[in-house]
Amino acid sequence: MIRVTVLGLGAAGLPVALALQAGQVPGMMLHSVAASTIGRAQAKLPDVSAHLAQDIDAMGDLVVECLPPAAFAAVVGPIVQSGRDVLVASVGGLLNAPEVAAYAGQGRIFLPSGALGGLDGVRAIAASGNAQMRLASEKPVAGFEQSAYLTAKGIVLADLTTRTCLFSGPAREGVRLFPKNVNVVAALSLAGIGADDTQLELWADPDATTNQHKVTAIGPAAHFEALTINLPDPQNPRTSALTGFSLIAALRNIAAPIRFA
Ligand SMILES: NC(=O)C1=CN([C@@H]2O[C@H](COP(=O)(O)OP(=O)(O)OC[C@H]3O[C@@H](n4cnc5c(N)ncnc54)[C@H](O)[C@@H]3O)[C@@H](O)[C@H]2O)C=CC1
Ligand SMILES: O=C([O-])CC(=O)C(=O)O
Repeated sequence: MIRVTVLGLGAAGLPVALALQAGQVPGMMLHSVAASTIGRAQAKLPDVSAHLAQDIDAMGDLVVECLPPAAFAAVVGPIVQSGRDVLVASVGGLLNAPEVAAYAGQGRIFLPSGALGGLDGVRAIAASGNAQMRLASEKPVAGFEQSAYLTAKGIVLADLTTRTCLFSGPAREGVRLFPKNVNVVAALSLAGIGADDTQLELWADPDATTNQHKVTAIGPAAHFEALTINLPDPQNPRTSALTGFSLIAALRNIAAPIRFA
């Protein structure tokens, strides 16, 4: 049995821990969890060993990272360095903190598709060479936070009455400016043609009720568009409910003798 630790018990992490606890991932078991405090972890999952996200010795063989993006680099780097494998929800962290990626090889870093469909085709089109890729993402206004960048652009989220483009440009810049919103474009970039060549458009819509992500991938062998229409997580509208399920699917794939690659 692979012993799994889940870090962060919010919209993405809690369903993963519950699925592991319920035996829904063959070959894996829930070893331990970490929330912002031990007490909060125990309140959510009373029967599971709880520790802090810094306590590497208490962790199992494989760690599922579901932390706020700001916690990513300090926590994940040392875990990978310890030789443990990590399945990462905060995929943008790999772009914003490249030193973490440099540890890969000591432990492995697994990336989920998260709130996005179509990465299988993206990888194939990227392999065919000469590809162009872009993502258009749209969320309800409540899915974003006011930031210095938006204020400097004259955008006040609380005042928006029409669908508004918050950002248009290279994925790398979008991930830096919106770390809580576009892990999906980080995943698209890493699966495809890289964060400097992948383009991002980010929209806020006061009338939207879903998080929508449209991938457009164009290559010499194929063109495709993949539209994912996600329901937001009821507790955390920034995050699509699909994210946790994608992590569960990724764990099943990692544990399986026959796996997608
Ligand atoms: N790959 C993808 O497609 C997606 C990735 N994400 C990313 O996944 C990550 C997790 O997202 P959510 O679950 O929605 O966030 P969340 O905010 O719902 O949950 C994070 C949890 O971590 C806890 N936490 C904070 N500091 C901690 C610490 N030091 N140690 C342990 N726990 C701590 C918080 O109390 C909270 O419960 C975020 O980085 C988010 O941006 C979100 C949506 C899609
Ligand atoms: O959950 C979503 O729809 C996308 C998201 O927040 C992210 O990629 O960070």
